[in-house]
Amino acid sequence: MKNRKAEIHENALKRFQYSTDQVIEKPFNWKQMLRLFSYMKPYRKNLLPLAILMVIINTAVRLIIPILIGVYTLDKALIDGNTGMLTYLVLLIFGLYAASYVANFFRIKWMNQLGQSVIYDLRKHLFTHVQGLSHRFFDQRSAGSILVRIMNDINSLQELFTNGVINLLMDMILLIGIFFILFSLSPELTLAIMVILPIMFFISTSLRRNIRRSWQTVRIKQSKLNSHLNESIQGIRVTQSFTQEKENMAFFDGVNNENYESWRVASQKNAMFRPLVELTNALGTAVLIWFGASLIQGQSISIGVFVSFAFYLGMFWEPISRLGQVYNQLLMGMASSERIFEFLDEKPIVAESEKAIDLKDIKGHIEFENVVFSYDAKRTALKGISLEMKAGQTVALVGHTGSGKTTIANLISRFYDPTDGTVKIDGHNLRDVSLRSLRHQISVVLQDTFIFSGTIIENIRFGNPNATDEQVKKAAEAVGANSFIEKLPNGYETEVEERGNILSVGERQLLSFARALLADPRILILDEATASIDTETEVKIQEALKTLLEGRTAIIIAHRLSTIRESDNIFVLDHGEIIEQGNHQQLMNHKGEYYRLVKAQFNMLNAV
Ligand SMILES: Nc1ncnc2c1ncn2[C@@H]1O[C@H](COP(=O)(O)OP(=O)(O)OP(=O)(O)O)[C@@H](O)[C@H]1O
Repeated sequence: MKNRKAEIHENALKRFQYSTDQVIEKPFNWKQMLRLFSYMKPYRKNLLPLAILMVIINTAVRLIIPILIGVYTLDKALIDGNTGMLTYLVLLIFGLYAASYVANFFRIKWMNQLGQSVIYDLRKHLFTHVQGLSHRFFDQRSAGSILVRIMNDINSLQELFTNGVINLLMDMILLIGIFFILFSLSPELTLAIMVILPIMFFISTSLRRNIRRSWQTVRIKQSKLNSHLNESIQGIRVTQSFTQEKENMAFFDGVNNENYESWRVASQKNAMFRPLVELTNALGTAVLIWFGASLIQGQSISIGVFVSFAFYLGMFWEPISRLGQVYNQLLMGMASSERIFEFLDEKPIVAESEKAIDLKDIKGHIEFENVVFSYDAKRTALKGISLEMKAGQTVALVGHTGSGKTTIANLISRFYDPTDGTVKIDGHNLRDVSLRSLRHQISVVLQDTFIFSGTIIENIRFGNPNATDEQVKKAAEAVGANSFIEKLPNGYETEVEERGNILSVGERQLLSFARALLADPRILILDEATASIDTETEVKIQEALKTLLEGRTAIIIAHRLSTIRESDNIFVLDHGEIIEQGNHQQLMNHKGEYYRLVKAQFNMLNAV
C-alpha cells in the first residue's frame, strides 16, 4: 500500500497543473513566425531600421578592429617601422571603439523600446480580445490558465523581440564576416582552427538544449508552486476550519521539494557550461599557436596575421553560442505564440451581426418563443420556454436549484444565444441588435457580487462612470447602503481590496444594488440578490425598490418566496420547463408546485 504522504503528494501534483500550458517548445513553423513578427510592422519605419543600422555599424567596427591591430599596427606600423602611421592607427582604433560603443548604446536602447512596444501591443490585443469573448469561453477555462497566457506566454516572447531577432542578424553578419576575413588572411590556418567547430556546435546545441530543458522544468515546478500557494491562501479559511493545515503542508512540502530539486539539477548543469566553453577556446588557441607558429616560421603568414587570428578566435564563440540561444528562443516562442494565437483565433460565440441595430431607449417588453438552450451537448437547461414579460412589470422566476432560472436571465442579457427559438426585447430578436446597446439598458445583480479593488465610490460608479458624487450617494441612500458606508473609516473613499474582503456579504450586496440602480437600466435582473441581506434591510430595500422599479421591467429570481409576493407575474420552473404561471394569489389558489414551495417555507419558519 502506498504511504499516506506519497498519496497526498500525488494528489497535489494532479491538482496543481496547467495541463495544456505545460508544453514549452514547438517545432519551427514559418507561418506562425511571420504572424508573430507582423507585430513589428508598426515600427518598420522608425525603431526597426534604426536598430538595424546600429547593429551594422557596431558589427562592422568589431570586424575591422582585429585587422587594424594585427596586420596594420603590428606588421605595417611596428615591424616595418612606420611610426607616423602608428599615431594615426591608435587614433583610428580609439575612434572606432568609441563609435562602436555609441552604436551599441543606441542598439540596446532602441531594441528594448521595440521589444517592449511589441509586447505591450500584443498583450493589449490579447486582453481586448479575451475581454470580448463569450461566457462559454470562460466556462471552459480556469482563470489561472487564462492569466498564464496573458502574462507568462507573452513574457516569454519578450526576449525574442528585444534581443533575439536583432542578435540573429548581428551574429550572421559576424560569422560570415569572420570566416571571410580569416579565409582571406590564411586559408590553411582557418581550416586548422576549424577543428573546434564540431565541439562548439555540440556544446551550443546538445548541452545547451539539455540545460534549457532543465530550466523549463524549473518553470513548470515554479508554476505549480505558485498555483498551490494561490489556492492555499485563497482557501485558508476553509483549510483552518477543517483543520487541514497538516495535509496542506504535505502538499506544499511536495511541490516545494520538487521545485528545489529542479533548481539543483538545472544549476549543476549550468555550472558545466562556462568551463567547457573556455576549454574549447583553449583548444582552439593551442591549435592556433602550434600550427600558426609553424606557418610563421615558414613565412607563410606574418605575426600581425597571427595576432588578428587570435582576436577573431576570441570573437568566434560568441555568435555561435548566441545563435543556439536564438534558436531556443524561437522554439519557445513557437509554443507561446501558438497558445496566444489560439486565444486570438477564438471567435465570440455570441457574435454581433454585421447589420446589428442599436436598441434605443427600450420599453422593456421581453418575449421568449420556444426557447431551447444547452450549455453542453449532454444536458438541456431550457426545454422550449415561451413566456412574456410586459414592459414595466415585476416578474419572478422560482423553482428548484438547477431548474433554469439563471439561464433565462443569461439569455435576456445575451450572454448566450438560444440553441433554438428566439428571445425578443420590444419585438427585436436579440441576435439582430448590438450587444452594447442591449447590455447598456440591463443591470444584473447577482448573489455572488464582484467588488473591484478601489474605493467604495468608484465601485458604485462602475454602474455609470459619468455619475456625479451626489448621484452615487443618492443611489446608495436609496438602497440603504449609506448607513454602513458612512461608518467605514473613510466613508465613501474607503479603499476595498479585490473581492471586497473587508465588507460583509450583505454589504457587498448593497453596494451592487446601488451600482445597478445608478446605471438606471430599463431592465433590472436580481438573481438571488437579497439572499444575503437580513430581513429588516430587505424590507427597506423592498420599499425602495417599489419606487425605483417603477417604469422598469424587473426580473427577480429568489428562493426566499416572501420577497416575490408582490410580483405582477410569477413563473415556476422545473427541469427547464415552465410548469405554472400567475400572480401569488392565483398560484396559491391553484394549489400546485408554487403552493407547495410556499407551504414548505412557511412550515420551516414556523418550526424555528
Ligand atoms: N456555465 C454552465 N455550463 C454548463 N452547465 C451549466 C452552466 N450554468 C448552469 N448550468 C447547468 O444548467 C442548468 C440550469 O442552471 P441554472 O443556473 O439556470 O439554474 P438555477 O435555476 O438558476 O439554479 P439556482 O437556483 O441553483 O441558481 C443546471 O443543470 C446547471 O448545472
